[in-house]
Amino acid sequence: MYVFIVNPKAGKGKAKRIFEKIKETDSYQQINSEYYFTKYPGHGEKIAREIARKSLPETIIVIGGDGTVHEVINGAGDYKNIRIAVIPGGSGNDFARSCGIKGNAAEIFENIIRGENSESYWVGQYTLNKQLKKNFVNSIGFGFDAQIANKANHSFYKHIFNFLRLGKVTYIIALIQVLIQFQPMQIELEVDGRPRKLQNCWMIACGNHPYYGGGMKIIPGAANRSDRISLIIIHEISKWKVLTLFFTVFFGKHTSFKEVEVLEGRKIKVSSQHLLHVQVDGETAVCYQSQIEKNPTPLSVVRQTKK
Ligand SMILES: Nc1ncnc2c1ncn2[C@@H]1O[C@H](COP(=O)(O)OP(=O)(O)OP(=O)(O)O)[C@@H](O)[C@H]1O
Repeated sequence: MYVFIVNPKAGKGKAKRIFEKIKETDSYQQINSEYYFTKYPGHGEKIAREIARKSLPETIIVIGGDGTVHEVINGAGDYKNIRIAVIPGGSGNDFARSCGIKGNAAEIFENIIRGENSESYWVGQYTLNKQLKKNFVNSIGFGFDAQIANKANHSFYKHIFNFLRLGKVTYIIALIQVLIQFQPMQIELEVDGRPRKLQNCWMIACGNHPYYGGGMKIIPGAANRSDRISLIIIHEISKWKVLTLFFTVFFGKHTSFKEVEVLEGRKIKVSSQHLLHVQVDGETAVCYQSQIEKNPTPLSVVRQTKK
């Protein structure tokens, strides 16, 4: 049984258009399936949880962007009877990219229903201020990157650049706006029980895979298939150097800066006396502390096979 969860708003309607095309294929007519359109933010999680609670094994095919994948995995990710498949239909699609899913949507769909290639992925789990554990599919970041995401998400120009397929420009403008007023802060970081006090910290970002903001490789060593979380720390750096550093992120060269540390761990704690901006898969919030680890239940994700 295949269940489609489609976000009609993702990618300015692209996900919906992809699904309409898939519905016209012979393969779609031959499979046993049902579909749902998400009607509001958070609906994807609710639908996925309801499907996962049924006892039958199912494949949930998400058509949308990272926000929709985030919701579906939070609804269904802890259930072993569920396989997740993704057809990228959003503006970022970093999770799909990390799974090697690319190309024509109809071909990706054919690949899913041929279905011989599922792999176990371990997504990250996090708590904010000791609240309920949730999953993240891409990354969780504290400080500078979270403030940039917050600025970009609430900007009027995001819609314009997304429409022009220039989504990265949104982040460049937001970066410059945040850079002007940003103050580095003291953050306490604990990686597998080893505590550190970072005095002039700009950001800490933990990832399941390298990609960020639609394809930037910010955490180069991170891997979905690993049971460890990769993280980068940026600290003790001048504003001018941050600007240079962030332009090198597009080419994955930022890790050669001495102010950038790349670490790995199983249990990560981040805390601060000051309110910390945090981004989880691009959505932003604030917190004083957070704990991060990999979800012990692996997620079965359909991978794309090359012809
Ligand atoms: N019917 C709906 N109306 C408005 N928002 C919705 C609807 N259904 C889902 N959403 C929300 O849309 C958000 C963005 O979706 P998604 O990330 O899949 O697409 P996107 O085009 O990549 O988005 P973004 O431009 O934010 O990166 C999701 O987080 C979800 O909560």
